[in-house]
Amino acid sequence: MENAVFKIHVLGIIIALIGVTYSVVAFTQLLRKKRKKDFSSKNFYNYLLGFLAVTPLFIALYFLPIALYNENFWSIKSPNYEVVQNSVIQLGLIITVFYFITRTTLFFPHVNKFHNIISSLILVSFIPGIANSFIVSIVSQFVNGGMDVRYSLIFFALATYSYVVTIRISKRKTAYLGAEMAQEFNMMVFNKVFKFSYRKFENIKSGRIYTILNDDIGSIFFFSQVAIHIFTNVVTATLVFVYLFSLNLYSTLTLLGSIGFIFVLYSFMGGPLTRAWNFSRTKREEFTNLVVGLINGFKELVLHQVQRDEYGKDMEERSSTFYQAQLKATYIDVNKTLLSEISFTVAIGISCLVLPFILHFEKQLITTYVIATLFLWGPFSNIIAGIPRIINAKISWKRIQNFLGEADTKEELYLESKESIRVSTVDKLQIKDVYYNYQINGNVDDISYGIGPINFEVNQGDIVFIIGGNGSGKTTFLKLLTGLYAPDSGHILINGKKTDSNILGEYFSVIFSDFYLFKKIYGINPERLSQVYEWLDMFGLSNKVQIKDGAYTTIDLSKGQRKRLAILKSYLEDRPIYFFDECAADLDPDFKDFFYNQLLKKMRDEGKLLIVITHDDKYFDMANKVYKMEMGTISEYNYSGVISES
Ligand SMILES: Nc1ncnc2c1ncn2[C@@H]1O[C@H](COP(=O)(O)OP(=O)(O)OP(=O)(O)O)[C@@H](O)[C@H]1O
Repeated sequence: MENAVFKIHVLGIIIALIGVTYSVVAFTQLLRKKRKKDFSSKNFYNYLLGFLAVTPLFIALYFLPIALYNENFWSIKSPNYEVVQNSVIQLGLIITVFYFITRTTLFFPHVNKFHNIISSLILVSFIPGIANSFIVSIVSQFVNGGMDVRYSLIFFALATYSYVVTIRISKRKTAYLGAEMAQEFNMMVFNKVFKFSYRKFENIKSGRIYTILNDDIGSIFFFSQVAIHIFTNVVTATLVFVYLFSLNLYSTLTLLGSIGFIFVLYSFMGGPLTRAWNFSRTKREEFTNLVVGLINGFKELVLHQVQRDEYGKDMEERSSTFYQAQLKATYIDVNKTLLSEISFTVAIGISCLVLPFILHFEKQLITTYVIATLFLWGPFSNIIAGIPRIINAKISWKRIQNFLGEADTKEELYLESKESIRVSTVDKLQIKDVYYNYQINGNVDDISYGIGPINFEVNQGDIVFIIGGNGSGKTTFLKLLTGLYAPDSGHILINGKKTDSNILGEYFSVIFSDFYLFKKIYGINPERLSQVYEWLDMFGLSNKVQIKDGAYTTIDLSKGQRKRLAILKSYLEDRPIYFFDECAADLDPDFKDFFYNQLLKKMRDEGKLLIVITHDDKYFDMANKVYKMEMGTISEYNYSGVISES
């Protein structure tokens, strides 16, 4: 009985210490305003409901001494019994206080939602492990005739109930945590991508972004689902070991040593596995790049058998390389699992058969030992099965962090402007001595192409046309002017003030030659929305497209119709400077005429600055100036044939 009292006291002290530490930490956080108050009825409900999860513990505390000592345990008045009775009551009180104190933090949630979920998850997740190990000891006690069948059944039912209730809570919490984390990562990736400089974005293969969003974030979400399983099993295994130690020191040490040995072997094999999975993820990126090509270039590919065959061959090759890499990783994983299974069987054999034989254990002890170690098999193989998931999640985590960290240098960030800029008028746009070079791999010696020096000026109410041959630098100029590229040297001035590239875009409404039409209409001036139907009519689209809930009813239109919609959208954006890149190219003659003779003139009269890349020499007359780009330089172009250098 003394031994039991000692164990109860140790348990009580451990629970009290955890409770006190938790309370002190929580109270300090409250003082530091890291926790807020939330006395909502939902919290009161959860507060009381949670008690259902610990109720079996009190019932077990009541019945356990009855089962172990005497049917009349609680009514026996003897000093020996009273000391145990008091210890059990004290333990019950400690558990009650522990529960109420730790649960009270429900009304003072941490400002960081992850903190709340993780801390409550850790507390709850201990219970399934405890319940599991309790089941082991009940079964072995019963098998050895140490416990009455009635009490064995009561404890079995209580432990199973606790297990089911708490594992359900843990799994729901973990699922919630996984979903929140995946959502958080998604947003982090999107936010970082939006901060990339356009140049950086151009250099990132789309396959990489897809793989990060689908595979890596997916694998973190998936890992969170198995994490709880691993944690519960670690708790179960630890408690079963404590139980085994109480049975026999040497045998348990042998078992523990063998498991330690397996983990050392495992960690040696972890390196090749990590490399194999990393490699397979890179191959997956390459394959995804081809899938992106298939989606974007489908019409080109599908046209000719030879193209389909060649592309199909490439896809087959990449797909096969990816799955071969995946297979290699799986083979290493199979070896690892096999190794652990064999080692575990051998370890069980040694500690359950060989050592008891040498040390002459009693048969009863061997039976208990075998039951307990066999029970360990489940948690152990669950932990082993979970390790690859941990490695996978670790790789994904690193890849996501690498991706997020990549844009962390000041030059590469597409900085967010502090306030949303909506300038209605710009008097003058100037470009002074601007140079820009495309650099391959960031190596200045590898300059592939550069433009500059560029000197250029547009005033309010001007219409400026830019012409130039293929590859002369018109689009590069457009990207510099609108801030997509930052100049290597020189300045861009708005109303005479030097303006940073990262906010230049706010002044512009641009239609790129390879524009993308979004179905939802983003970022338009709400004041102009009232005119939209009138404009749809004017653009000859009112019988095709409507606007519903801030989106076009359809964008499945002809190229010219989509271009018209893009022009309309750009007009509705109502920015002070407009840049149209070969915008009229797909328009029919009537609408082209409307575009140049009515729309551009109307915008000019509204005080806009208009820059148009065009080859429609028929309309050159209406421009205040025509510029020509040649070999990366720009000069005013006299379309009667005379060129004056800028
Ligand atoms: N992303 C890029 N990376 C490296 N070099 C580029 C890149 N884009 C363009 N260039 C280089 O810049 C030159 C000018 O290209 P740009 O797209 O500005 O020409 P453009 O006048 O718009 O031609 P086009 O009328 O054919 O569209 C090209 O010849 C090419 O060598």
